[in-house]
Amino acid sequence: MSKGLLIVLSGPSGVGKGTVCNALRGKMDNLVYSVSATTRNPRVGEEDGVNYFFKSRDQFTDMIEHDQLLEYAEYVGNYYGTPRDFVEQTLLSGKDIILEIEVQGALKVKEKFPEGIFIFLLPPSLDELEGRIRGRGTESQATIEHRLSVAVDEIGLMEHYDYAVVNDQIDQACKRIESIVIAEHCKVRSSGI
Ligand SMILES: Nc1ncnc2c1ncn2[C@@H]1O[C@H](COP(=O)(O)OP(=O)(O)OP(=O)(O)O)[C@@H](O)[C@H]1O
Ligand SMILES: Nc1nc2c(ncn2[C@@H]2O[C@H](COP(=O)(O)O)[C@@H](O)[C@H]2O)c(=O)[nH]1
Repeated sequence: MSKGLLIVLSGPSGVGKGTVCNALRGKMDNLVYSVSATTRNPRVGEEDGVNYFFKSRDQFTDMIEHDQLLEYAEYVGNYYGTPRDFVEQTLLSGKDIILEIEVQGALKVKEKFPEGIFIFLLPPSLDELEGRIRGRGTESQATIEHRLSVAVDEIGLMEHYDYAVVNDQIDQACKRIESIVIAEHCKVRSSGI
C-alpha cells in the first residue's frame, strides 16, 4: 500500500482555513484532519480533542521535551503544535492528512517532509480579510490588530508554497484544493507505484 499525502494548508488568520477544512471533510473520503495542540483558551463551542487539544504551557512544554510534536510555533502569544504520532500513523495507513497551520510551522514541516503538498489560502483582498476576522467575533480588538499585522508578513512567505488558492467562495476554494490533491495522486514519483 502506498503512503498517504501530507497536505499543509496555511494562510492568514480569518482567511477561511477552518471553514474550508470543514467543507472538505464531507467531500474527500480519504482525507483525515490533524487536530493540533494549543495553549490558547477554547472559544465558545470549541471542544477538547475535536477542535484542539487544549494544554497548559507546562503540558505543551512537556510535549516538546518528549518530542511529541512534528512542529510547533508561537503565534500571537500562544503556542500551537502538530502531534507527531497521529500524522505518521495516518500516512502509513495510506490516508491523506491535512494540517491547518500557520506559516512558521509550515516551513518546519517542509524541512522534514519536502514531499508534502503546501497550499496557501489567500483572501480576495486585505479588506475582505479584515471583515472576515472581525465578523467572526471571536477575538479581542487587540488580538485582531495583532493577527492582521502578522498577516502581511505571512502572505510575503507564500513563495515557499506549491499552490496558492484564493478563498473567494468556499465551494470554489474546495474544488481547487480537491483538484490539487487529485493531481498530486496522479503524479509520477521516483519511488514508483
Ligand atoms: N469564502 C468565504 N466567504 C465569506 N466568508 C468566509 C469565507 N470563508 C470563510 N468565511 C468566514 O470568515 C471567517 C473566518 O473563517 P475561519 O475561521 O475559517 O478562518 P481561519 O483562516 O480558520 O482563521 P484562524 O486562522 O484565525 O483560525 C468565518 O466567520 C467564516 O464563516
Ligand atoms: N504552527 C502551527 N500553527 C497552528 C497549529 N494549529 C493551528 N495553527 C494556526 O494558528 C493560527 C491561530 O489559530 P486560532 O485557532 O487561534 O485562530 C492559525 O493560523 C492556525 O492555522 C499547529 O499545530 N501548528
